[in-house]
Amino acid sequence: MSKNRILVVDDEKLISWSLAASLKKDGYEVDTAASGSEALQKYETFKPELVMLDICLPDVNGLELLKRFKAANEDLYVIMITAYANADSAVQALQDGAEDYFGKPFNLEAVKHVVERAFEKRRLKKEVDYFRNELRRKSDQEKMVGNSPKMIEVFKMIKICADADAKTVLITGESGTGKELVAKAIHYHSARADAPFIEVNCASIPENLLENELFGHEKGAYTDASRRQKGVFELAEGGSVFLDEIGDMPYPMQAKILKATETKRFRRLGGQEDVEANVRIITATHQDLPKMVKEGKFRGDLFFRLNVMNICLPKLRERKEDIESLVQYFIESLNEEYGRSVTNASPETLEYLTRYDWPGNVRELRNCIERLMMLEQGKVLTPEFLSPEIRQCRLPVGESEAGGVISSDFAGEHIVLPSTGISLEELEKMLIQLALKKSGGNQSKAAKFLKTSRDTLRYRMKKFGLSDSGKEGEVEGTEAGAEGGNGGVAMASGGNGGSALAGEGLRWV
Ligand SMILES: Nc1ncnc2c1ncn2[C@@H]1O[C@H](COP(=O)(O)OP(=O)(O)OP(=O)(O)O)[C@@H](O)[C@H]1O
Repeated sequence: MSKNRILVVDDEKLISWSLAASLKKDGYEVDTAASGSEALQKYETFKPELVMLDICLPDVNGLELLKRFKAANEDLYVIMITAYANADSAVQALQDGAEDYFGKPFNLEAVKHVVERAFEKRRLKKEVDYFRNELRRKSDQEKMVGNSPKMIEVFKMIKICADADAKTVLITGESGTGKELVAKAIHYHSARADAPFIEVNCASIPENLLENELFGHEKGAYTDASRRQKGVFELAEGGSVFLDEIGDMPYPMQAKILKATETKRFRRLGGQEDVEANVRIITATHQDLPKMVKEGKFRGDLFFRLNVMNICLPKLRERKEDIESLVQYFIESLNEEYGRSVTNASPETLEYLTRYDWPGNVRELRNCIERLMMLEQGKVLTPEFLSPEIRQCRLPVGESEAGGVISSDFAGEHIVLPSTGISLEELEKMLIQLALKKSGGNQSKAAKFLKTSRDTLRYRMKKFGLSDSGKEGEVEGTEAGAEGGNGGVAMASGGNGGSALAGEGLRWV
């Protein structure tokens, strides 16, 4: 835990020494300066949160220095040290933004209270700022776009969780599918909307700090805990705590989260008594929690507790009908952000975008539109600046972009023939693989599709070194995107798009 930093500025060595020693004892990090110029230099390097500033310095008036500090950082707290004869200056200092003052000679105990009060005020200000930002965020909440049946199901579940005031909700789905958006939607559409929504990313907080972040601590809980501090479970009182990446929650902490969800109580670090937790706990992960439970990496009891209400977000490639409205939504919101006036994406661009499979889901689509808007000078987004992976995904019958010849549809897949030519054997092998893929590995169906017998198919599979099961993943040397061993035949499954393809070769797109 980092300590609060205080810079003591006084040319009387004994005073700065005794103040520094006493403050260090109270758990602060302290540095000293004996002149105005040294104070300015230490301000840059030491970056104090509070400055104790003598009014009478050898090279500059403390009041002047106060103005410079406040001009540089209006959030900096300054406590003036004055001689009793200098009461007018103290009043002036308060008017110029000093937080407080004390006179010489001083009582160290009284100084300690002045400093504690200043830091407490600072902490409260932070809390107020936090809530203010939260309100602002709430008012310009992002919209969730989607008309596909899968998204309509998601919207229904959001409403059910919000209306029923579900106490735990688990949101699952690949990265970039909108899990955070769903968590906010549940909160802001529920009766808890006026209370805080606080997000904690379990993967980004070091294990030893997570408990403190979530549950806070009591004064003296550890060496630097100079006062009681609330954690997010207390700060979110009446609202929602969103634990993102819950799959990365350290195993020992999982037991404490389980207790908080079951008993609605938790204990601050170093605390003797439980504190009541009136919060909804929304969790999200892109990981396979049931698998993690089986592997002993995630507590089964916690999983079942969190999974009472589960919202599973569909991959964007499973709801391509939403792409057009998402594109239009991003164009409009990015127009506002960048002061642009793009009207739409051209039909050709939309066709590319719809064919691509978006492994990074909606986040990747948003980034793609942002990139196009940066590069495109006109009012319509053309395919010119699309990335090569996306451009590979829409190949009209005729010439391919790499100069290869493209056949027409084969069972819903396009086949790209290399411009350098292709042997009949390679073509035959590829058609067998494609038929097996289409039939889900069922050899009888694949044989029927190829209008041949099952025995002939099996004979040819053997000849081409294809495995007996015929399942795509087991087919020798035909991993999606891999170069085939014979004659540079490159293939990618139509299912996950041609994004893995590189170079020219025979391929499906
Ligand atoms: N249905 C949607 N409508 C509009 N924007 C969306 C939608 N879904 C996701 N987004 C946008 O996509 C981006 C990623 O969304 P979000 O952060 O919610 O995804 P996530 O699933 O939480 O990702 P991660 O698992 O990586 O944290 C955000 O910019 C979000 O606004």
